[in-house]
Amino acid sequence: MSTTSESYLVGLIGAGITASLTPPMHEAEAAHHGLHYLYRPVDLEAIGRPGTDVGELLRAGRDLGFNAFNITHPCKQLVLDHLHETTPAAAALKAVNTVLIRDGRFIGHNTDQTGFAAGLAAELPEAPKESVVQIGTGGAGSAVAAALLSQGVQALHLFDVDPTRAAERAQALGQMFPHQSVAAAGTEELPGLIAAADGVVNATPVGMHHHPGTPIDTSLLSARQWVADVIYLPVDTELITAARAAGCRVLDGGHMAVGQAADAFALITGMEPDRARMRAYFLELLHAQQG
Ligand SMILES: NC(=O)c1ccc[n+]([C@@H]2O[C@H](COP(=O)([O-])OP(=O)(O)OC[C@H]3O[C@@H](n4cnc5c(N)ncnc54)[C@H](O)[C@@H]3O)[C@@H](O)[C@H]2O)c1
Ligand SMILES: O=C(O)[C@]1(O)C[C@@H](O)[C@@H](O)[C@H](O)C1
Repeated sequence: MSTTSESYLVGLIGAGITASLTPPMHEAEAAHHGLHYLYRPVDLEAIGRPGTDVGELLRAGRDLGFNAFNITHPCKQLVLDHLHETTPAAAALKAVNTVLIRDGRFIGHNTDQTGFAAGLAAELPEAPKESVVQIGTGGAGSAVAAALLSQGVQALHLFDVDPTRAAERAQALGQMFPHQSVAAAGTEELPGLIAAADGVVNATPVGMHHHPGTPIDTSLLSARQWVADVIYLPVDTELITAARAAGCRVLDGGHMAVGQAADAFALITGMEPDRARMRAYFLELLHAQQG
């Protein structure tokens, strides 16, 4: 038997997440720290609940002794109405993926943003950041854009097939980071911006196993640039492979996946995880999942 101060009970609330690699990543890291730690997916599809039930599920989890939840699609915005406290960064992004339960109160964080930022800082520490082009400004893209600006990108150009979304994101991020430049890019100017950029980031689903291809013309890339992707199914997307072939430094999407998990683990336990060990285990899990 253990009490809430001696063990950890954590969940992931979202739709279609039964096969998520985040629960095993947390549990394996916790085992290395000698912690009693259980992490369960709470799959809305499997239990037939809508995303709007996220508050009810959080309160039930609190009453049953959970220490924390990760929150994912479609609840990252819906959960905001149920929190007692939200970090300024998550509040500005209007998206929460980690809820700590402390003294019965719900405290919201966004480790998608900090996780991508941590990966960028660790893997591409010297990467120039005067000008970056990011493709895709949806859920992941919002967190990634904020991470890029928090890491010192001076001019961020956002492109999306939905130009209204890119323009709204650019305006919101411009308010969050008033000393840097954030602008939506049009289709015609995109090739020139990509060729001139220090870094190019993909935050669209283009490149996933079921959505092959690249979101940009990769012949525009040159060896002086760095390229990041958020996709990790597969880890080596066509974009990452082409960028490597062009001599670019790369940051694959596995770094964001591990970064968000590592930052959530640190918040939940107060212990610093071994990020290299988590990444190695994540890659092992991915390979096993893909047969
Ligand atoms: N590594 C991680 O931890 C992590 C976390 C979350 C999501 N993801 C990945 O990020 C990707 C995006 O997920 P999301 O939740 O942001 O999706 P989303 O649907 O919220 O956003 C995707 C955005 O990309 C835009 N888009 C699609 N195709 C485009 C194209 N060819 N050119 C320009 N814009 C295009 C869409 O209009 C949309 O705005 C997915 O592949 C997902 O698996 C990775
Ligand atoms: O790995 C997943 O399934 C996640 O749902 C991915 C991403 O949405 C994170 O923010 C969640 O914490 C975990």
